Amino acid sequence: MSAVSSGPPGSPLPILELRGVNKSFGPVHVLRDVGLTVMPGEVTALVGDNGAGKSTLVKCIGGIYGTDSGTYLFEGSEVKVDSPRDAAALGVEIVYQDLALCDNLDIVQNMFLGREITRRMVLDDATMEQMAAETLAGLSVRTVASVRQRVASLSGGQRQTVAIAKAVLWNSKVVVLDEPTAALGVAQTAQVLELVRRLADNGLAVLLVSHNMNDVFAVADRIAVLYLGRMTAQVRTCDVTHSQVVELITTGRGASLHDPSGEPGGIPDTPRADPGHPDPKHSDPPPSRK
Ligand SMILES: Nc1ncnc2c1ncn2[C@@H]1O[C@H](COP(=O)(O)OP(=O)(O)OP(=O)(O)O)[C@@H](O)[C@H]1O
Repeated sequence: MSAVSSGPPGSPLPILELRGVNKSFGPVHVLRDVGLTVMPGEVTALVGDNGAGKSTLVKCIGGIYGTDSGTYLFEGSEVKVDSPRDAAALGVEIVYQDLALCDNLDIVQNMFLGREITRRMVLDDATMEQMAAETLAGLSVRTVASVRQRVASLSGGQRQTVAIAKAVLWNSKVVVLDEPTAALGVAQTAQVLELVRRLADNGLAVLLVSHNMNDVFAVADRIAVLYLGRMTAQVRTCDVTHSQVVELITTGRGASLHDPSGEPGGIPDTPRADPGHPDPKHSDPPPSRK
């Protein structure tokens, strides 16, 4: 690992940063020079139309796909993430849309699946139960009656909550949520969004993949827009309107936005936290959300 990035004095350092990432599947060039900055204590929404490359980018972050080129920085140092194990070791956890919870197991068993705690070669159920309960309590989750409840008996929102709690159980620093409200009704969506916000308020970095602009504007501090495999904008939520983001998603251009680069109709990626090129956004006071 080599330290290559640091922000201006006093400014928060991005916890995760990608620079110039390319990824192809055979002749299909899916990600093109993608840059992404994820800050601790913030929700960054990753948006883009179908096929824009969001899932591919998430899988590169999670080590499921290797990148063809580009740099992956974690806490300011360049790292190699070649497997999900590498990502987990850094504290990067991904909660996929299909959740991968086992219906026939209870909440504790699901939260520790594959990472069970043992004591003298025997499962340490009491410790796991306590840790599961403490994690849920730490996230102020009160919707689950008992951690010994089978996951099959949980609602969609409760399942999502368990999957998120499972992700944060392991001292994770970055949690990537892939469409966490896609299958939920109004009340459960509100509960999950509250939990997403709480994660960030507890200091975690959250990358929220979403098609739902209401969700994005409800919880995100920043919005990163992918268009046909390119990161066309990374903006603060308080600096854009709903329709400007829709315009960026559908055309890749933000003609109605102020463009500091002077280029017509586009917004440059968020500048890197580089001593030579301090990011003015990073020295701003904490963003106020809408
Ligand atoms: N394993 C693969 N092999 C070949 N092409 C792929 C593969 N995975 C993704 N692609 C292509 O990469 C592009 C981006 O796909 P990706 O699933 O990352 O987009 P997305 O933004 O997540 O879309 P959606 O919102 O519909 O899930 C698509 O054109 C897709 O067909």
